[in-house]
Amino acid sequence: MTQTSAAPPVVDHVAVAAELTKSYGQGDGAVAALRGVSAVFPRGQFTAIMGPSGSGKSTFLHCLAGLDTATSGRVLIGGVDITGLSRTKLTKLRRDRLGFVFQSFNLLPMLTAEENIRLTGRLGGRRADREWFDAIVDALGLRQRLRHRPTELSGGQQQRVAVARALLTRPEVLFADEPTGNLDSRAGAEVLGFLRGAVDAYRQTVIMVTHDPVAAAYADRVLFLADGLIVDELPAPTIDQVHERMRRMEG
Ligand SMILES: Nc1ncnc2c1ncn2[C@@H]1O[C@H](COP(=O)(O)OP(=O)(O)OP(=O)(O)O)[C@@H](O)[C@H]1O
Repeated sequence: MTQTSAAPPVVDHVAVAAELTKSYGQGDGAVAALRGVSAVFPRGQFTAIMGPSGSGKSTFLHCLAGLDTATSGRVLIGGVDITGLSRTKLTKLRRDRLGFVFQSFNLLPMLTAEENIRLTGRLGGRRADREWFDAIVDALGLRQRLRHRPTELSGGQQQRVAVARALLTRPEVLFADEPTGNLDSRAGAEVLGFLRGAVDAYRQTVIMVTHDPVAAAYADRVLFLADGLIVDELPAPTIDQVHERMRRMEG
């Protein structure tokens, strides 16, 4: 029997934000950092979040990643509504299903690069698969650095260790908050090139906050926040297009 009507394509949204609001403080001093943000993040897509300083980028990322709680609205990660989860369940979900890379690397200084990379897997009680570890370490050019401690590594190498640590558990979403903010342009390009490669090769989903149009141009799309709202979206961004949108928003 031939099939006459094609099934509608299934769009797999690994993260969803619905009408998120976030206020800090109360009364006259309250700050509305998010004022009703909705967005969907398809699996295997690299999204950059940009906007002027104070527009709510970090707050949005932190609420999406379960690092901060929204005042109202919902966040779904892999179909799970994380806004209703207990603190313990949220911690477990973050550890098992999400990866994080921050501007400041956040490596433990007493541990070697290899111990830092394996840290999340070990804390989670599972043995990370050796082949995956080797693939990540080689792709990030860290093979010769595994026995070094963070102080013996350059900023770019430290961030690559942080990226390896974040990817070792094969997270459903890798969240990155200004991952190249402390790196020179060459080290930044290496980290961004690797993230791009992970999206292309493994369908890794990446959500990254950045100030840098060069970094944003590695993404599949850019979401622009202004004053706690998404005000624009740019698919297949080029550096010039991102510059232009930012100039318009800031000007
Ligand atoms: N813990 C907090 N307490 C009070 N206000 C906060 C807090 N965190 C953020 N804010 C405020 O919420 C708004 C959004 O901040 P957020 O850090 O999300 O913006 P951002 O776009 O990431 O800024 P930047 O680009 O400067 O890092 C700002 O007005 C900020 O001052």
